[in-house]
Amino acid sequence: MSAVPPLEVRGLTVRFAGLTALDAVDFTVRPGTVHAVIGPNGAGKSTCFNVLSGVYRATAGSVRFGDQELTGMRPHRIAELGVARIFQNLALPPRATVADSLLLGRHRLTRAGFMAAGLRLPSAAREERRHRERVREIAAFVGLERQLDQPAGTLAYGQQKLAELARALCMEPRLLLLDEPVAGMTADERRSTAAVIAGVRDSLGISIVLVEHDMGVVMRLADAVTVLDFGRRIADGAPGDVQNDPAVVRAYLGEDDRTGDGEGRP
Ligand SMILES: Nc1ncnc2c1ncn2[C@@H]1O[C@H](COP(=O)(O)OP(=O)(O)OP(=O)(O)O)[C@@H](O)[C@H]1O
Repeated sequence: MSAVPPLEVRGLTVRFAGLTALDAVDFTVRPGTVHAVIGPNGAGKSTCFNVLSGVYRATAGSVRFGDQELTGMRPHRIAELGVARIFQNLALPPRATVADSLLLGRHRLTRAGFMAAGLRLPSAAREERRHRERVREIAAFVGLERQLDQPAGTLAYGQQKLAELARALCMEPRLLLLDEPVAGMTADERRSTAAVIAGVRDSLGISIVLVEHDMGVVMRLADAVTVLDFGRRIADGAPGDVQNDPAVVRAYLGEDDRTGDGEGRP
């Protein structure tokens, strides 16, 4: 697939029955960078994520990936353009082996298709071998080569999340959408997952949109950060600048009143 184009979000607005979840939001994800979208609870992060992957319709505005307009496209069309998404909750079939789940991730790229494979045509066998090799490479890249033959459900939580990342990489995406990839992980798992995500950017050149509450991970990993609050963009820039922006500090301090736990404070 062709080079990674920028993702350009312009004037993105989403309204739900009187509530404006996103209000004319702009940002650009530069090719091969990690772009974090952060903000206090209810800021509109998940809504933004769901529009980018085609789950929600935008009320107004545009999302362009190169020369393609994504708003209005169905999720599978967006996936076909090389936009892979990882869900917040575990989504791998627990009884299938990691290898089989990753192979399914390559379905979009399979020419022979399952019919030819079912008929045991030699071309299909060759193609399957090629895909299995690539699956092994990707598993090694995320550090799961030794777990390939295990049922996904038997892996530790952090490894299951890595297997999902690997499955998304099996689509050979150009843009990866990660929804809270380190939520629920131990400190060790967070560190190693962040390292794998950095590796995806650095070695594969894939652009990454990261919605994440863990500010340590955001600050270490992101090349650029867009901060939302009540659906509006209140800051956008390099992590260090955004962290010290008075509007951002105010928004996160206000979160103490909203949730009482101050989760996600930078
Ligand atoms: N499907 C929906 N229908 C109605 N309102 C919604 C829907 N999805 C989100 N909202 C509302 O839109 C606003 C933004 O929510 P969103 O989930 O995008 O925020 P968030 O930043 O992801 O929050 P959190 O960090 O708590 O996950 C909230 O007020 C939420 O209640």
